[in-house]
Amino acid sequence: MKTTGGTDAQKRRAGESAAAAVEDGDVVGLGTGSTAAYAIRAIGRAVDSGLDVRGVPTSFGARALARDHGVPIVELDAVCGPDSPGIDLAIDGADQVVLGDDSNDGTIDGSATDGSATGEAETDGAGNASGALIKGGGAAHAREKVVDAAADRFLVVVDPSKRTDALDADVPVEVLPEARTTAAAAIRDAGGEPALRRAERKDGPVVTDNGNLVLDCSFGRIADPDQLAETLATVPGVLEHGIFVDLADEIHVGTADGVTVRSV
Ligand SMILES: O=C(CO)[C@H](O)[C@H](O)COP(=O)(O)O
Repeated sequence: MKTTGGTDAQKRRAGESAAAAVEDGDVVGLGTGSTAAYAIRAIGRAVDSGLDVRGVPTSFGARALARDHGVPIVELDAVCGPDSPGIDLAIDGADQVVLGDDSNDGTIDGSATDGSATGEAETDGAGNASGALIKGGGAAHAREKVVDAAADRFLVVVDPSKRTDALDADVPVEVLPEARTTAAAAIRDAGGEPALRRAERKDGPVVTDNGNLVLDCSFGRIADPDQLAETLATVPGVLEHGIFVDLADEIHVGTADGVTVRSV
């Protein structure tokens, strides 16, 4: 169900722009997906050059990539308990992000991605607060939400194809295997059309890192993401859904010739 139409260069610019915000001594949430992967690789290069960071991975894939690129890994428990440092910032991708038009975006050229140019937050006419996201194209949204929400700052990295005025992509919902039928019925009652996510190189369904299944749920245009997020969270057997509201702090959009950064 991936909805990406961006180029690798756009993803790289977005990922590297957010990675440039990482400072010495930081604990960093390491997101999942092809755009966040560019940030992880850039952090790995910075570690090679002497940067002292520790990464909290959001998935099996992010953990493996961080290890391959020399980013020291730390468990969430070790940094988020009492008297622990916490997560300074998380960098993660998205399948859709509400951003409205780009008239308030700060622009950074491709060579100077220091994350310093930021625009103002906006709300579109339909009540969609800027920065609302759909995540979970990689079925990692449950751990992603835990890590991204725990961070002091959450930087979203996307290519322009992810921008929208209103969320309308399928919403991934992770469900306990035993609850797939009852949860699907409750989602239909809430106006959605759920489809069990099928594996591409294995018979049967996608199984998440947590051993659960994913229902990709079509709701059409989502007029009120907060309300739908609350509704989905109350369905028995739902572990987590892919609507992220009031979590993002900055959106880094890699473009053809640079990066735009929006504070939300
Ligand atoms: O939410 C995610 C994984 O669960 C990803 O961040 C999202 O699917 C974007 O991935 P990509 O950068 O490859 O388009």
